[in-house]
Amino acid sequence: MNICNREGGRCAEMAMVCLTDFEEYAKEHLSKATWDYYAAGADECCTRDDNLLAYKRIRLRPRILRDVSVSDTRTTVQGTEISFPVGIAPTAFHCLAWHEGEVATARATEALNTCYITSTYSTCSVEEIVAAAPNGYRWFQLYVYRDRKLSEQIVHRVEALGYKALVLTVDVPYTGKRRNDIRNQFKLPPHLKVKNFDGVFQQETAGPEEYGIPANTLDPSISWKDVYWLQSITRLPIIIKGILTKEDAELAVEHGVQGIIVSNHGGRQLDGGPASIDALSEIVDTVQGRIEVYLDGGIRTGSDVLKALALGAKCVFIGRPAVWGLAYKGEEGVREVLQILNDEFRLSMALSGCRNVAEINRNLIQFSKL
Ligand SMILES: Cc1cc2nc3c(=O)[nH]c(=O)nc-3n(C[C@H](O)[C@H](O)[C@H](O)COP(=O)(O)O)c2cc1C
Ligand SMILES: CCCCCCC(=O)C(=O)O
Repeated sequence: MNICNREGGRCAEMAMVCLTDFEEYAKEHLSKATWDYYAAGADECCTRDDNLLAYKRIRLRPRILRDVSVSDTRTTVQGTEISFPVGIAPTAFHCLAWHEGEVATARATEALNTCYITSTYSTCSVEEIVAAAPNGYRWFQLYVYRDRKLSEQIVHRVEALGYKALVLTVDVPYTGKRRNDIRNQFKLPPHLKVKNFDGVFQQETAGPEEYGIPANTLDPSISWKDVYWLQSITRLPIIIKGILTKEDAELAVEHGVQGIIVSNHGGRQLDGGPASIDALSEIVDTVQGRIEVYLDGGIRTGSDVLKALALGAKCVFIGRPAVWGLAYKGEEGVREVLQILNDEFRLSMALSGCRNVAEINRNLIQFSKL
């Protein structure tokens, strides 16, 4: 029954059962340009789409009769307890989806007691985010700017505000080619700003722009020596986001960082790279527990979370589903998205015989015989 009296559409009164319900709602209610920006993958979107398909290729080996009357989804990241192993990946421009933007996201993650990685390209400032959810557990996602002082200033700001780690994104020397964004000439509308650099970016707008913000501000010459530079200006743990190979995982460990996020940026950068879940095992095998390994890309169900943990991720992060939640009902929508994933994860754990996250391991995965 369509209780909203709409022809085949999804509206705010309908029960949201799974994350794709939120996707459908967001697609119907956001402007085309905003939807296209959030949904975008690079070029032919092969990697974006494979991020989801790859989970469907993985089969589980459930164990039975293990008394799963109580299941505990808690875990730790960087020594801090969170209620379940799903956090929010950094995504830009939350005010496009909901008027309160990142403030709503921060409140939702505080309420659910999980980790929120705030994007450099937030449309609320880090000060507004912390004021809105003072007890939230947060990491800050950093890009390295040609003008290192810009990066340095934001690092010192987030450190003073109580952010607990820096997530250095390393897969954007240049922005990937997202065809619909080009067709739509997508740009941040004038009433929204990259608030963390309010005033600073405005002075630079004489030159070319990308998404309505000055182009060429990110430094494509960034290299491993910049990890040492970052370590020299902060005491926060550093987590590198965007690693997809064992070689780079080994270099990350050798450079003394505290974590890795296996990620292909939601398939928005290099098209033709591996699905992040397919890249996970070689990285976990190389790292051998020396630092924590996380993953993002294509997580849409609780069993996706279970598979990623079974293959060695300590925690996973969701990108697009969080903005779909925002588009649905702001803070409440993001809470619902997280709660659904938590419930599905708990159920998948129990149905595969795991009572807590420590019991999730590679024996749960069925490796096909070649
Ligand atoms: C709309 C959008 C904006 C993004 N903005 C950022 C960003 O500002 N910084 C960053 O490191 N990654 C960014 N990402 C990549 C996400 O952090 C993450 O890697 C990806 O979304 C995970 O895939 P999923 O959307 O399938 O969960 C963005 C992704 C999307 C979809
Ligand atoms: C000028 C670079 C804008 C990047 C915007 C955020 C991002 O990473 C994305 O994938 O979109």
